Amino acid sequence: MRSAPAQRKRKQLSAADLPWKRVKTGFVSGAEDEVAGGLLDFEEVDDVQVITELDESGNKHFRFLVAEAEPEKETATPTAKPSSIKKRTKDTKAEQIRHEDDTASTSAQPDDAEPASGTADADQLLREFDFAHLPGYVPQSLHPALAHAMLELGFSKPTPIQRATFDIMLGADAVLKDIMGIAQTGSGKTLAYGLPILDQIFRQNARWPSKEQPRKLTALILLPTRELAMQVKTHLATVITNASSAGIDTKGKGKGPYPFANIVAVVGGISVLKQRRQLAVDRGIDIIVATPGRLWEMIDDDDDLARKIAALDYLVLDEADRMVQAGHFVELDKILDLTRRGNSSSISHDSSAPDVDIADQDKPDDQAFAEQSVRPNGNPRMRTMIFSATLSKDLQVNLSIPHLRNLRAIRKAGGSQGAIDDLLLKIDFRDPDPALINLSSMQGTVDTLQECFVDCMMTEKDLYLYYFLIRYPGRTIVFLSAIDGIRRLQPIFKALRMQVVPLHSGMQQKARLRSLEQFKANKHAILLATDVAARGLDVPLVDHVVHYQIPRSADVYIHRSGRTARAGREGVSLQLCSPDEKVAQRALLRSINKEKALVELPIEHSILETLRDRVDLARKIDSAQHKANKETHDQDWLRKAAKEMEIDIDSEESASDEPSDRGHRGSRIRKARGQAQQLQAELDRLIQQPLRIRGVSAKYLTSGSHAFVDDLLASKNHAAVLGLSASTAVGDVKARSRKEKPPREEAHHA
Ligand SMILES: Nc1ncnc2c1ncn2[C@@H]1O[C@H](COP(=O)(O)OP(=O)(O)OP(=O)(O)O)[C@@H](O)[C@H]1O
Repeated sequence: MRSAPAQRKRKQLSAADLPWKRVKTGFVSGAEDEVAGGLLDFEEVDDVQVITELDESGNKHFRFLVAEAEPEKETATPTAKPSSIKKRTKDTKAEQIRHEDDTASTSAQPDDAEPASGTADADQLLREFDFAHLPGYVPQSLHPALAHAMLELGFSKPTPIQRATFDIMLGADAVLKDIMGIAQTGSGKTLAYGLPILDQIFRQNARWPSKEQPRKLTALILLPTRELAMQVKTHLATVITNASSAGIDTKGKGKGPYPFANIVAVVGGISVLKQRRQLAVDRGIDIIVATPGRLWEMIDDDDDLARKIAALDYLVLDEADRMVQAGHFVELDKILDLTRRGNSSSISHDSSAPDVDIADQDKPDDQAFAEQSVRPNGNPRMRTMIFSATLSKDLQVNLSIPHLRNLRAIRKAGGSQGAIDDLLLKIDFRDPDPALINLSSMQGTVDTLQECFVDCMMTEKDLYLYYFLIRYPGRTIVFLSAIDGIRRLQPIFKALRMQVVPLHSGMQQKARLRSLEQFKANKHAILLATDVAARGLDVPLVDHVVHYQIPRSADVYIHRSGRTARAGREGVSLQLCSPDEKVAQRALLRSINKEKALVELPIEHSILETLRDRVDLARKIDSAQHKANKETHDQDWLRKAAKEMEIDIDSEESASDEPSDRGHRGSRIRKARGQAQQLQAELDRLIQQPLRIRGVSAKYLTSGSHAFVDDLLASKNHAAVLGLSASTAVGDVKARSRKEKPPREEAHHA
């Protein structure tokens, strides 16, 4: 039991004035030490009474009471909670916490952390958690430590997909249900499946994991890309950290006495050895978040891991449709095989199991599959959850068991199905009637997204992209269909002094994570990305998404556009459309019922020529640099080849590359570099000249017809373009939309 601290006189201080002490974090699970880059620090403070008060409008206010030196005999206020509070020194807002990267790890505690004692007090406090703070949750349905975490993160209401999932999966009445959830991008699907899993882990484990009481692998969450897997791991880790630090800290080590969960990401790009170590920790792992390729690599020569996967309680396929497309199917298939039930003899008749007839719905077929399986002996009580923003119609329709039977019959008869059908057949739903939660709109994208386009020639896309980025500064993702496009655009926009960072599958994992960090850290950053970033990436406050090419399918368009306008915020999606893409664009818009919904982005044409000069110069710089790089590369190649062949290229005998040639090459390199530098200086001069719209003179601010002086005085002027007001892309597209499509009444009156 935790001994009650002697009562001492306390004084009230603001949160900022508390005696915070820096905490050294030790990472043990996941790949956080590879990706943290020292971006986060923790501070903690001891022996502070936190008094929570509600004002008349129901808002919470906190008072912090710190002990003074002299002990006193006064009794404590009954509502006060002595606690250890953690804060982040560089990211204080809950908003930022919820979007934080892997540095917010489950394992911010030392590996050898002892379970804290004093759980009686702690349980008492948690039992008293007031669910009035969490409207939308069924009281007591969520483990109180998780309820506390939701409050800490500012997620006081579940989103619609969360509420629908929780209704089925959380609480005393929860039944064994398999779920397929479809909801718009940014609608909180991660916690929709994540909280029920954490709830079970927290309830089944009263203490911190230890060697003596290692954890059972409860859940496997599969995702199509490394970034997504890391992001989901981080998201859940943030919840775990907040939950397990709820309440009392008895030893000042920053750990609470509440249950804890170990979560590990298993993804490519991180050393296999290291991941093996992480998975082999004595205290066990509760959740694995993985991409199928790497996970299978690990399972393939680790029977123990294979057995754990077979015994899972939860299997989650996030972005399942994408996983099938992304060529992960072979590995996914093998992993799913492990989770399938064997024949009926392996099904346990656990009397505590929910009363659902899970066995033998399709016994003959199951047995047929069992014969093909690697080691089919899956947990008969496993629940499967499939989530996406865009599940194909086929997948939705075919989920019911009769349809699955039908599919199997077709398959037996030698009929061929698509990859999604194959995936469905491979999933051994324990539930005869999986729940379908479909909250997707007919149009796929969210209401807070403003969609627009620019019609331009293929060769003008750089110019219009530059225009958009100058006109509407903000965090922007530009999607390109191929890596080559990114490699071409990046140096051009760098020369234009824009803050561009690349993200594509041709990059090393560390470089990918670094790019994401840079993008997150800078509110004017521009991410040039392929579709590796299209799905699920939850970067806070992305203002705009630009489709440099028209996406090839509605799914791609919806997922790419869904990187902005997340969690109820507004955002803009812009399509750059060349004449030969018009047909594809029409087909795309037809498929999402938006043929007439997109408006043209308003353009201030009078600055285009100046911008064109800049873009042309940037292209010239790029080609001069390219030339210099090529010559350097040729020279290096020659040296390397000569070295390998043990030829001295500087000796007289080496006639293959005459000294005069070498001299010429050197001077060509110097010339090209000099030219690039000269052009860059010229471009820098151009960039420094203010942009002005037609009719505005820099000398005579009051000239012209624009009332921009008023704007200037009211600080409403655009920061880089004289004569333009600092409107947002969202505002301008909305205004254009209102103009083009007046509401019915107004149109009628007109
Ligand atoms: N109950 C909630 N209240 C407020 N914000 C929430 C809530 N639940 C989750 N969020 C936040 O909403 C954002 C989007 O969540 P998430 O990434 O889970 O969306 P998603 O539906 O999986 O999106 P996508 O389909 O694009 O992958 C995250 O930043 C998350 O922290």
